Amino acid sequence: MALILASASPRRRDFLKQMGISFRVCPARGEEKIQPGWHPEEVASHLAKQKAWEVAARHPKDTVIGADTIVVLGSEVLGKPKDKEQAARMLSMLSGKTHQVMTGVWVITGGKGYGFVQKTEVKFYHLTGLEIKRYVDTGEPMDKAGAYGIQGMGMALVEGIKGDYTNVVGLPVARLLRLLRELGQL
Ligand SMILES: Cc1cn([C@H]2C[C@H](O)[C@@H](COP(=O)(O)OP(=O)(O)OP(=O)(O)O)O2)c(=O)[nH]c1=O
Repeated sequence: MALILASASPRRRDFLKQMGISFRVCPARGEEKIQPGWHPEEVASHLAKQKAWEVAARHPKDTVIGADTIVVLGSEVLGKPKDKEQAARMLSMLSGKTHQVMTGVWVITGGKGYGFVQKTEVKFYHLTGLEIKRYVDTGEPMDKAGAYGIQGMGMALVEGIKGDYTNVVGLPVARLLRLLRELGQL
């Protein structure tokens, strides 16, 4: 019986390592699917669930953790940008406003799934066009929901946050650990 992180995200891996947890990494391979009309919370939860079940099907005896992070502005869901233009567009949408970062977490153990969605509010400073261009040119936004990384140079865009910081980076560590403990997996 092992703990498996069903994610290719180096940030999620680093957080679990920092907590001294022994685990293996086995990223989900499939393309995640979203249904039109889903509420943002459902998007985060369903995507985490899809990743976790995909890996759990290959490792039925293990405990599998899946996660998915989205940025939500009003009712709009921002995932990872496809190119630099889309990254710049996302950042100009977020400029001067408060958005929510939602991470869905799904844990599968003994053939059953347990999950939650953690939300953190993030307020951005007003960004100039030049600031956005320079940031996009660093390449940092490309593999991140909402086109920024609060843990990297993106920290300079953020005026403040309300809630769990680790949730913004992609894994709400404290709540996940509590769930794993409740399930007797830690
Ligand atoms: C908002 C924000 C997101 N992110 C990252 C966290 C996630 O890795 C990524 C969102 O993409 P996800 O689809 O949640 O995860 P992933 O594609 O990196 O990994 P996998 O699907 O294999 O689990 O955005 C940051 O690193 N910093 C931030 O400030």
